[in-house]
Amino acid sequence: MADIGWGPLLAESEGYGRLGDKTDDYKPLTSDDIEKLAEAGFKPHQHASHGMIFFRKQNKLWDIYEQKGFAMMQMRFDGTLGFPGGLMDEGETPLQCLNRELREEIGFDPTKHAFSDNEHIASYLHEGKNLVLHFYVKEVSAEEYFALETNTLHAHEYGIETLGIIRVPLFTMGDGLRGFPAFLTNNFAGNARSQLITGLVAAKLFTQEDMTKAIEAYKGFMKNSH
Ligand SMILES: O=c1[nH]cnc2c1ncn2[C@H]1C[C@H](O)[C@@H](COP(=O)(O)OP(=O)(O)O)O1
Repeated sequence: MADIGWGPLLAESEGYGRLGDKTDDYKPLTSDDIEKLAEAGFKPHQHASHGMIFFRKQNKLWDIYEQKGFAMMQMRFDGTLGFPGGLMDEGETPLQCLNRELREEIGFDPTKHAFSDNEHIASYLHEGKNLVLHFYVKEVSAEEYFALETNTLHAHEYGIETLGIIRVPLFTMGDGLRGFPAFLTNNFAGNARSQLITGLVAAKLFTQEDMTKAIEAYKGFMKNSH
């Protein structure tokens, strides 16, 4: 079987991104913290970078529901949802890691539309796992978005680490639950659920108020289903 590169990392990474990870365990880092990490060559932590690609489009789905656009996530090899991205290699910066991982996982061409430092939204530390997660958000045009989606089928990791790209439903149906709030009830890798929420508000696809409503609907559903 071909060496797909992550074998040696597996033992080291054991315990990362498991189902049941608590989002609250990921503490946001300040820009000073990140600067200090960079000065120390990003040691002694393990790092990973993930990116949300989206396009903005206000329209009415089926002439009924206000749709805000599309955001890209993926079904991962481990059955959880996450953003394209992955673990940082020795000598890389978080941004270099992101652009490399996106090429491997979704066939993204960094010479055409690489992520930049301006698109960094937040970084989080999970102390127990000695893991720092860096998160970026990039707006593209509708044409670029659809071309990227088509490309994913030809990416190196398609069918291995990435089992398919999905569009996050950015609308809420009449019952206040189906659509985006119901999407939040899925299982997410690491802190991808809170990254999604943060990213959509940072991109101004959701107002704080709309997002609060969606989170309340999601939490209400989770409470009633137990
Ligand atoms: O989208 C994500 N957001 C936050 N954390 C994530 C996301 N996807 C995975 N993870 C976590 C899970 C692991 O703790 C690390 C690295 O995972 P992964 O992307 O699988 O790394 P490799 O592709 O194996 O390099 O991040």
